[in-house]
Amino acid sequence: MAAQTAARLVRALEEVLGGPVPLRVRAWDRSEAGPPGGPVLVVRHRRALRRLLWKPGELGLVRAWVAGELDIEGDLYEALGRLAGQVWERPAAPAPPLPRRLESRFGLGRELLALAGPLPPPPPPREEVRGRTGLRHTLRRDRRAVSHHYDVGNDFYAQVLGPSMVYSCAYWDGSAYGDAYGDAGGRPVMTLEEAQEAKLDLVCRKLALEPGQRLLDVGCGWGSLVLHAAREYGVTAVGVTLSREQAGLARKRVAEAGLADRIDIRVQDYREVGDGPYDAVSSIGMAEHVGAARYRLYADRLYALLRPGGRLLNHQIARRPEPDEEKYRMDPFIDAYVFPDGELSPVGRTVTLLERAGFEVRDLESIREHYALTLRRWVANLEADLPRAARLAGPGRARVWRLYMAACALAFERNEIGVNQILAVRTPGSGVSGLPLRTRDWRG
Ligand SMILES: C[S@@+](CC[C@H](N)C(=O)[O-])C[C@H]1O[C@@H](n2cnc3c(N)ncnc32)[C@H](O)[C@@H]1O
Repeated sequence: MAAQTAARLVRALEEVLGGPVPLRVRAWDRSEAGPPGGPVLVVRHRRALRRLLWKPGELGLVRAWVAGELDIEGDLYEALGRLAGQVWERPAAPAPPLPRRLESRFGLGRELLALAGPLPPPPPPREEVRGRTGLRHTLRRDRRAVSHHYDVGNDFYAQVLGPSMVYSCAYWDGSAYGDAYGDAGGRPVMTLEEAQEAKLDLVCRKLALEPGQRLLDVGCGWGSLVLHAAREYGVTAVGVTLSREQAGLARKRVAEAGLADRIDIRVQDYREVGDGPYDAVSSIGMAEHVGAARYRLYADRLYALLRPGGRLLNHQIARRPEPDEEKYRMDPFIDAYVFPDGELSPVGRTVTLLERAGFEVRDLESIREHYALTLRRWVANLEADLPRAARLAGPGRARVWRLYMAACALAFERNEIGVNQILAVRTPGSGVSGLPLRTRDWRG
């Protein structure tokens, strides 16, 4: 009888997912079926099946994962890699509103319904962002969307990001690449903190910061870049974030560093900054929140905030171009649970809009592999003490963050998404950009 549950479960999942289940499956009664070896998909509760019936495909799986009804035992990356071929890369299954209609119209879910038993349909877990209709990227709505992601507890982020408190792609040394998780054959392996410091310094070098200059960091997070720039390059800096929790900790770090007279941290939207001109503007991991429809406005604002000859360093995740060029929204899981209203554009579009705003785009560095390495470190930090992360941010959120960061690591590794640093200048009418003839000034 027990063996039958898992075998029926595999059949049922195949019915709804529309293909073979690429993992071994363990049912709630501990029976197992499916391909042996490798990671195991653990179905802890039959309620997971109801979730799949209501939302076939990715979102249904994720809802069950968030609720703790689904789990992976073994290598999460391998499991996600195998599932990607089966679930994520297939067009979404049709999702009529009621399971009964699903069954009669498409003949799907019969086995799943029988296995799920007479349970009421489960509500989506609390962590999902719901009820978001209306105009995207208004000041108010962006504030709420940012708060959903960033105001979840500084201690939680400290566990994930480590002491550097930088929440964007780090910059790894070649010796760490491919060997980043173990002993690199006797060579020193960079720590996450070193790689983050290398990134902060790279940004400062690209901006050619000098003592006494004014730097604006839009989306300053917990203040790590403005701290580095003020300490190492002697600038005066303004950092703006929409997250109150970030601003609170950033101000504390600034005070502890004795830099309160040179760094101003504000809870302010980039659209509300009105005290230009600045010598340099950095935007690191922030433009993903701007929205495709507002990107032109974003580029115009940053241009207007710079003095002639001032530089912008825009560090941003990009998606690959698609036939439907208007498809900017992130995948449904990320949109519903992680970055509400986050949007990704192809890098070519970003460059075009920066140019339209008047910028001269001078350098573009793709650092895709660096983000995969960074994300794997964050996942490892989270996994090092999952119970603590669950206590700090709530179990659902800890599970969401683990899944999203692991899935993004794979997406960067597979070249499904990229990340680029774009250096642009507000070149004056004279044409004197102030850039060096060669890029070795910052390449090192
Ligand atoms: C992924 S974090 C990156 C933080 C930081 N630059 C770093 O690298 O650690 C994105 C940041 O953008 C900020 N942000 C998002 N939308 C914003 C907006 N409209 N105006 C100002 N800041 C915004 C968030 O508050 C957050 O600080």
